[in-house]
Amino acid sequence: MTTLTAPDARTTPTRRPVLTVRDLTVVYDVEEPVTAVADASLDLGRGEILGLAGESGCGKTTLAYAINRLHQPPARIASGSVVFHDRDGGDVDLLALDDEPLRRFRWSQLSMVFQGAMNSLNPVRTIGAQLDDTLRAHTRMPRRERRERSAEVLTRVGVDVARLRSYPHELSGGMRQRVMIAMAMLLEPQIMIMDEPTTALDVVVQREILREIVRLRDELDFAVVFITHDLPLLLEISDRIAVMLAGRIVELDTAEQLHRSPAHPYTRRLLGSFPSLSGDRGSFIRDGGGPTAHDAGPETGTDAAEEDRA
Ligand SMILES: Nc1ncnc2c1ncn2[C@@H]1O[C@H](COP(=O)(O)OP(=O)(O)OP(=O)(O)O)[C@@H](O)[C@H]1O
Repeated sequence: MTTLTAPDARTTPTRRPVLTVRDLTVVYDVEEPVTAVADASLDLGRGEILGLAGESGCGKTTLAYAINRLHQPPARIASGSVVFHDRDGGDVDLLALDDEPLRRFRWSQLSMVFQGAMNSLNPVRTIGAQLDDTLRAHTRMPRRERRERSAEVLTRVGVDVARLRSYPHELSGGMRQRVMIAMAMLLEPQIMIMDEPTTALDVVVQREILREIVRLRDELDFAVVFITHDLPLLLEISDRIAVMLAGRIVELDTAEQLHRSPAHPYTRRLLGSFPSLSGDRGSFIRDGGGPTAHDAGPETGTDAAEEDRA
């Protein structure tokens, strides 16, 4: 677990960043242009979980898409820069990448779990075939290695390898979402952007999956941008949190500091709108919620706990 207590840890990550976003502005070129993201700047530390909070329509999704250049017209990046800092030492200017290198970059270095992603699995192909498609498209792994890798990521997210032969409709919502997370992890990216990855799931399944994301991050050291309007949840899992209001990042601080003494009036309002935050900051996910913590672990050969309830 990362503890961020140094004063300078508030606005900058404690480790060398893996991603730097500077003054990013994204405009929807419609009749009355909408500036959905205005001058957004942030550094994402290697292995850090950065929460992105804010009410619906504040620009979270637009920012996430623009970082990965997945935005579509009428959205347009009007200004700013997005630079990826490879673990090998090189820097990649993402806004300058041509289509082919950009395609290779996505998934392999930066992957996304979209809002409602679990519904985007192909209904007529097995989970194994879909994992294999991604590996075939991005690597030269021989067939046996691809099969091993697919089995490995599935196990990591707590889904039984037997599910490689299942079709999406044979899986519970929680399992399908785990499969999407496995897909995002498949090529060992250095960054994963997760946009409301668990919102559609019931609270218990949601907590189990979140706990798993934190555990996987601890094990594999990828960085996460975690987007949700659910601030209590972010306080539990994030190292730092950026709060967005009307396209701007109005506050960026450690989760502890943001909870203890929020600087921006909007952050205070946001915190105040969740009665559950009047008590101590939750520790359910990081600490595993006490004696039942092991419940969420991916036990070899068994699906995660939720399958039993599905
Ligand atoms: N295609 C579009 N054309 C015009 N404006 C758009 C378009 N898509 C989004 N917007 C506007 O951009 C702003 C930011 O939207 P965005 O979806 O990024 O917010 P969000 O914080 O992710 O919201 P949510 O939590 O509901 O997904 C909003 O004002 C929205 O109305």
